[in-house]
Amino acid sequence: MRGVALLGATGSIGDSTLSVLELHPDRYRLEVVAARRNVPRMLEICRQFRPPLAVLTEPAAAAELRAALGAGQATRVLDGHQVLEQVVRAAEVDVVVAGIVGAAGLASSLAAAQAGKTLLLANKEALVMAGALFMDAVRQGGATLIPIDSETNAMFQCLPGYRCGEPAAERGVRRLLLTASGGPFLRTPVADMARATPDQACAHPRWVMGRKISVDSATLMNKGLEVIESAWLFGLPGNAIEVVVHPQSVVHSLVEYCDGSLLAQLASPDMRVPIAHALAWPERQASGATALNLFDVARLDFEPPDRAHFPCLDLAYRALGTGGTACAILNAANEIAVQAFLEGQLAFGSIAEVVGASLDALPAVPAENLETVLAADAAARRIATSQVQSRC
Ligand SMILES: NC(=O)C1=CN([C@@H]2O[C@H](COP(=O)(O)OP(=O)(O)OC[C@H]3O[C@@H](n4cnc5c(N)ncnc54)[C@H](OP(=O)(O)O)[C@@H]3O)[C@@H](O)[C@H]2O)C=CC1
Ligand SMILES: CC(=O)[C@@H](O)[C@H](O)COP(=O)(O)O
Ligand SMILES: [Mn+2]
Repeated sequence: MRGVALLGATGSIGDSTLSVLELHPDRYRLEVVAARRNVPRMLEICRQFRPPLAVLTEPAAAAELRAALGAGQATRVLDGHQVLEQVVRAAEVDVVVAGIVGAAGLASSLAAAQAGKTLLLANKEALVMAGALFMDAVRQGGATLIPIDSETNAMFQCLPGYRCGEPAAERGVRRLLLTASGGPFLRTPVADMARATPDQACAHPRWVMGRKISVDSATLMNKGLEVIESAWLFGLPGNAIEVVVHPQSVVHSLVEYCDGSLLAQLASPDMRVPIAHALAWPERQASGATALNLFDVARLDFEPPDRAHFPCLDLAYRALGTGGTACAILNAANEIAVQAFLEGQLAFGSIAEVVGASLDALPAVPAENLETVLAADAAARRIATSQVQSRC
């Protein structure tokens, strides 16, 4: 039995993970569930799975959950953000599923890596912000890092025997082909896309996900973040990672080897597949997903991304090329711009402008330690906020 800490339990990754855990009660025990403030969903999870520990980082929400669970509860409820770093280190926890969205997930993901846990990483923003520090923590902590982002998990599956952090080139890898659905605006004229509403942007054609990542898919910033994520996971430069638009979203990515072989991973677009894979690795187990029917899929299309239509992609390549704190600046400015868009304060078409202006305004410095990264994150949030205000 492996003890699991599920961070971001009330979200989309949380739902998919719980669905896999339900299939295998003999293999996993849920030790910790954590989220920010969603009391009704956390209450359901605690009643169904009876984990020993639940964390809601917002104290008022935690108090509400404690009261709702009542006396004699199986689950102890903690609050505060720093407690996440402690609970992932607990001896009962073998596996940490990092499913918190955004920079809020960095400290707990890093703590799990430092503590040598098996870390199933969905929270790509953590790796984007602090890639070098993160991979150092994985190596020094002796952690097993397995990506559950569908594309990087696909690449990992196409690299048998590989451990994340090793240079993939030493395994004969020439390039990574990172697939992108193209999002809801793949064929939408730029002028219409610029005026898109949050609900239009969140209507992803293939995946049901949280609103922040859905907007990122619509701008293609999600793909940009995944370029940076792949670079750190597989030890490759940006020019060895090519984005390929594949609207069917059944080829989840490909690895090109030096002999000209391309290995791909295919599956229905269902996050239970990478999550079940990573939980069982190096074995296999049922995920609950329906196997892909190739006769239903019938055809697979691939095309290059239109970089003028989706400027966020080039901004991400630029930040990766600059290095240092540039990716932390990119990520923070994007989080501010997406939040402003979702709150109706920024036009969809201005998300890329805010990120670009923030990169222009803030010089990148070497990302020597966590304090430097967090300082860049904070400075980028201030600049991006004023960029949003200047467009209101
Ligand atoms: N959804 C998907 O299919 C995929 C997601 N990912 C990545 O996984 C991560 C999660 O995405 P997704 O599940 O879609 O997002 P959701 O918005 O559905 O869920 C976010 C989760 O994070 C929690 N959370 C948010 N802020 C905080 C905070 N400050 N402290 C603690 N918990 C917090 C939320 O808690 P609460 O509900 O209480 O606010 C919720 O449990 C993202 O990094 C995303 O890029 C990667 C690949 C696929
Ligand atoms: C499910 C998953 O991994 C998401 O990151 C997904 O990739 C979003 O799709 P696109 O960003 O390709 O539209
Ligand atoms: Mn993805």
